[in-house]
Amino acid sequence: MSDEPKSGFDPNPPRRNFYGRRHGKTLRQSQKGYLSEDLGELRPRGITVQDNPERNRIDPAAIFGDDRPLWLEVGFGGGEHMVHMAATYPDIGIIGCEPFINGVAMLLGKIRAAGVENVSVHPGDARDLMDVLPDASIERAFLMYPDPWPKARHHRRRFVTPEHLIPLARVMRPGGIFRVATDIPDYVRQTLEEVPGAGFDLVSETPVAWDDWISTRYEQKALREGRVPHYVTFRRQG
Ligand SMILES: C[S@@+](CC[C@H](N)C(=O)[O-])C[C@H]1O[C@@H](n2cnc3c(N)ncnc32)[C@H](O)[C@@H]1O
Repeated sequence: MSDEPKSGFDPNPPRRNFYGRRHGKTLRQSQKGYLSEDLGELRPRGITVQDNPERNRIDPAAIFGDDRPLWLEVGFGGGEHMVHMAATYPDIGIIGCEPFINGVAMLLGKIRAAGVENVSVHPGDARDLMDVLPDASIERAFLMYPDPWPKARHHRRRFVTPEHLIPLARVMRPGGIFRVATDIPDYVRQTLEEVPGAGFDLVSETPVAWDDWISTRYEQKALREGRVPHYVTFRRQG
């Protein structure tokens, strides 16, 4: 495993069964610039399969160069929540995963604009990142407006399934907090059914947002279309 970050964006990341989008509309020139210039610096070291084909566990302290608490955001979309959290809590480090490269480009622009330095990016599937994180290395995790997969036959693609939740429980520290926001009642149902089975206790499920919440692009869309947000908080057992 190399301990040097790779520069540039890998256009052909290794594939697991990922059903979402990896590319959207054409990137603007400035977004391409962020990807090639910024991503190598922001990516956690040694997390790609190219760098780490055996999926050896990485040293979390190497990500930000110290032993600060690490938070994880799965599917950060355009990155507004992640940059907001990084700016609100400058003493933590937050790692975001997002396979949708246009979202990664949006995030990099926001990081530049906000000047935050405590963000790291895995431009891919959360499962690949969790594979290489050591046990109990993450203090907080965020799943904000995950892909809803509304058809019943696609519910097994949702993030709140054992395929994702068991690795998440492994990498989370006992007592760590896992937040889920969604506007889909059936997603709330599945979250309340599945997450406790992976080793989390329910703390709260409410339509009232967390005190440090910033509304995301998907939440704004949901509100415009008349759907009601649900904010669900769990605590990792142990
Ligand atoms: C509905 S969007 C929400 C984006 C953002 N959190 C928001 O609230 O605006 C869900 C995002 O999760 C990402 N995603 C889906 N599966 C993922 C996975 N396995 N790992 C990381 N991100 C994932 C998708 O690419 C998509 O950008």
